[in-house]
Amino acid sequence: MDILKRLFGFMKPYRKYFYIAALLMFANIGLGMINPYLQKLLVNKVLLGKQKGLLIYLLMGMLSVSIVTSLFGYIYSYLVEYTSQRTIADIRHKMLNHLQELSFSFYDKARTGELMSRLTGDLEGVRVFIPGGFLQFFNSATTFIAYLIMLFIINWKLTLLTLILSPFLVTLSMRFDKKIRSAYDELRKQYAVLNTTLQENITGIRVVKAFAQEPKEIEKFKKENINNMNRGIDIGFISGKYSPLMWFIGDMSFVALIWFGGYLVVKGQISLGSLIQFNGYLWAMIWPLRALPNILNMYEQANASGERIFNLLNTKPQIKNSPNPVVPDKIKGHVVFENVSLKYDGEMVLKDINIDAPPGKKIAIMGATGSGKTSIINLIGRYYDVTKGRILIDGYDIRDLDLKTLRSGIGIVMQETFLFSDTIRNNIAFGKPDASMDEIMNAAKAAQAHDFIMEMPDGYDTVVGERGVGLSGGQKQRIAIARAILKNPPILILDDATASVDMETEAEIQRNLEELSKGRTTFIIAHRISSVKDADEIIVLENGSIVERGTHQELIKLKGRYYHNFKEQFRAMLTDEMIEKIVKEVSA
Ligand SMILES: Nc1ncnc2c1ncn2[C@@H]1O[C@H](COP(=O)(O)OP(=O)(O)OP(=O)(O)O)[C@@H](O)[C@H]1O
Repeated sequence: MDILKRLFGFMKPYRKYFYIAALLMFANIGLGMINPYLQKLLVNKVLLGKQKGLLIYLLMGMLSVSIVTSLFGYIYSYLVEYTSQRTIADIRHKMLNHLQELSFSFYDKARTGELMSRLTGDLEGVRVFIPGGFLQFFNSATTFIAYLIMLFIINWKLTLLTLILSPFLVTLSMRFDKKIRSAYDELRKQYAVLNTTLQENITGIRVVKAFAQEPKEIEKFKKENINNMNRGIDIGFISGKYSPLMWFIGDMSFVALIWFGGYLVVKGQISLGSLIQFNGYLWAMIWPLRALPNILNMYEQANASGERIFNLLNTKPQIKNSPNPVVPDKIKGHVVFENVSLKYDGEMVLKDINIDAPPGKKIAIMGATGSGKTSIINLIGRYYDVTKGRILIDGYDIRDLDLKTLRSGIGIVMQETFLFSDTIRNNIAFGKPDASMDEIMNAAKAAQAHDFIMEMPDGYDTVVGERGVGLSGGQKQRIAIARAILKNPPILILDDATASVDMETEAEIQRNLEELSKGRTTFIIAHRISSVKDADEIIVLENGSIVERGTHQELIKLKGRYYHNFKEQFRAMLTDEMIEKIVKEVSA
């Protein structure tokens, strides 16, 4: 009930349409009583009483009732659909807004397919009930009660007899409800699994093909598809078992009606016209009982789907804006790490990190895979919050800074480049949608992307496929660099940003970045010595701790891990003597 209440909360702005629809619905219940009454008059007065003159009036009356009922029905359907579509659009909007707010840690664990099924299947489950199924329930209940009263008025004995089986109908409905509820829950769960399998298969199709694992993937999908099919069949089976039984009980009422009703007419206790009227009302009254399982289905679906939707909406973002955030006029970019530690799922991945990076300083971070490089830079934009210590920007603890201001001061090129299926121009201008074409081109030039973009069929208007398919890894990276540069941020972060570009292009980008990083705080994660050697400070990480730090010269002199790395990288080109000579020169 609580879930329904919350779902109806979303319908509030469209309440008036809902009320009009409800009014029309009740009006149609009332109108529905007229025609059986007119049929009674037709039989009693025209057919048996030979009052032929009445015929035309009765027919006109029936026709008018039918026209008005149809018109009301049309408006009712329109209003119900309008209300439900608007309500669902609002919920969908809220869900997407919420998804935008959720932190990286949520997406670390979330499964895309499952999230997609929240925004599609579950919303559909809610749509059919809000308010359509809900009104249908009241329609059925009111119709049942109103027509029952009418039946009692016509003949109470006939009513009792024809409805003698209805308690069975209700018991059956309740049993059906219990079974179908869990069956629907299973189906929804399985649908989410199927969605995830499908989504992972499509996203990972290149890996699948590269490893020739298509049969395994087909088998995996087949298994989930069959599971899904079986859950659907379960529902069909349950409905198939109960529905005919319910129909049978309904039909028995008519057998009773013909038998006892006929007897009463022959005995002269009721008129033939009244029997016809009774029959009309009984038909109208039985359908709500028969429709009950379907309405219960809709209710169960909406309830289960609503629960999952609210579970998502109730997930709290781990990173939240401070209640009274500091909004500085401008971020200058002085980044300070003070004894920072970070834990992911109970495991300490950064330990006691101290960094001082004033504007204009270039900090390079090196270290083996998994040593914590990305984790360090993820903390600067508060994608995760520190477990211990603090990070200051321009003297403010970043947890006190307005999140939007903080992030707008950071230009980041992530390890995995993501491009949207949009034009190259819009991909570059992603962080600054109002950028002029000149600005976009200058950023692309600085990122060494301009030339290859111009060679593409539509230049900057070329639409790149999903995730930038159609571009090489290096081209994608250069577009991502241009995107970060265009933002003109005081803090620039490059996470392995030049890993996929060749040495020559990298050197070119480096030269441009040299120019660009003037006055900016730059963090650069790289594996190549050539990318980091000019940094003001190189930090070498090992298992989450800083084990060496200094300039290129200082670290070469130290002859520690950095030196070792340097030797490894140049071994193919330089002899040991040449390396020793460089060390001597550096140390001199
Ligand atoms: N979202 C996460 N949840 C849990 N553990 C994580 C998460 N991200 C990283 N880790 C773990 O934290 C450690 C540091 O990871 P991080 O990505 O910072 O390393 P890295 O030095 O950037 O590695 P690489 O060079 O491979 O990118 C690793 O042990 C990794 O498994």
